[in-house]
Amino acid sequence: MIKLDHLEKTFISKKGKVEALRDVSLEVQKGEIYGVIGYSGAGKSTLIRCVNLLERPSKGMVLVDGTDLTSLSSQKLLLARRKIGMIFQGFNLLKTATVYDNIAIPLRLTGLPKSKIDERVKKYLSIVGLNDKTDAFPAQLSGGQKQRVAIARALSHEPEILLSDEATSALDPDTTESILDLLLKINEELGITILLITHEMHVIQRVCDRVAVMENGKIIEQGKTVDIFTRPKEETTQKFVNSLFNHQLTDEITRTLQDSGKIVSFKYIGSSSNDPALATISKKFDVYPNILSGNITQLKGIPFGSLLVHLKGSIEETDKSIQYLKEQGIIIEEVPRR
Ligand SMILES: Nc1ncnc2c1ncn2[C@@H]1O[C@H](COP(=O)(O)OP(=O)(O)OP(=O)(O)O)[C@@H](O)[C@H]1O
Repeated sequence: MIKLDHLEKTFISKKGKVEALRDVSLEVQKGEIYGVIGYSGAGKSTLIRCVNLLERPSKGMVLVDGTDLTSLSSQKLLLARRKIGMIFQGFNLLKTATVYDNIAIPLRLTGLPKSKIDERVKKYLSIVGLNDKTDAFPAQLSGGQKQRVAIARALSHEPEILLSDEATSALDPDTTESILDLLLKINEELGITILLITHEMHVIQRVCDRVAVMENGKIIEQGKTVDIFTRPKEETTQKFVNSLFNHQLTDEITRTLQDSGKIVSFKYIGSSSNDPALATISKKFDVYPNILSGNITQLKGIPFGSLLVHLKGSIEETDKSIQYLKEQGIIIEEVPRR
């Protein structure tokens, strides 16, 4: 549905050249929620703004439904953009217009008849749960309600794709949850494909089917959310995944424990548990597993857990037990010595 093909974007400013996108390729399938995560400055905003050509790439193609948007005339681009809605961190509402008009004004510009506009405004305000706020002004709304109006405005053009530029970053945790639930509903019930950017792993974990991790203008890792979460390869991805779990061991405790064995982290998905595995290795090898901490969260509704375990024993025995667990298909990672 969306294909970014070898995108490059270089900004030339007074301070010099910035390569915001370096050979970025990704594909978003119809009907999925695709997330791009990265730290500040990684290039996420530039990437998402290239999808509707708010930013023109310096090189590469932006294909939406097989059409390269970079090759379209401005008239055709205008039409192609109608398929693509967008929401922003700062909501971008007209302060002097009511909720109704915030949605109706852009529709009037498309030449839609008044009765149709009225129908659409009411329909999409109802979908976002705000039909009692039609006459309110943005200043009278909470952040979450403002984002709902922005979502209704984007949906009122009946797009096939919704781009979300850090849509929950300015919201408190509870409101973030409710907006993420709304994105899931829009995706499931209206079949809208969603591409979102975020710096919060929690957002990816809650709603995304697939994810790309960005660093320094490049995609360093991409795949199904479940694969990236359970077997992150790159250091930055590992940091993002670990940010979901609050395994806090001081360096001193870590060193003390590592003097008498190894510390490993287990990841598990679904209803499986690692308890039998720990019992097995304590029988099979001369090691004594001791659970230091455990955390469980959800990956798009599926339980996803992590356990931090001290394997007390000699280097040889702990190595053998780790190898054995890997052979059993258990996702296990050794915490490096500190
Ligand atoms: N218009 C611009 N002119 C010059 N440099 C820019 C411009 N827009 C972005 N950049 C630079 O491109 C790089 C990527 O910026 P971008 O905003 O895409 O990153 P980001 O991952 O979205 O970060 P953030 O979350 O902080 O917005 C940064 O180094 C930024 O300073």
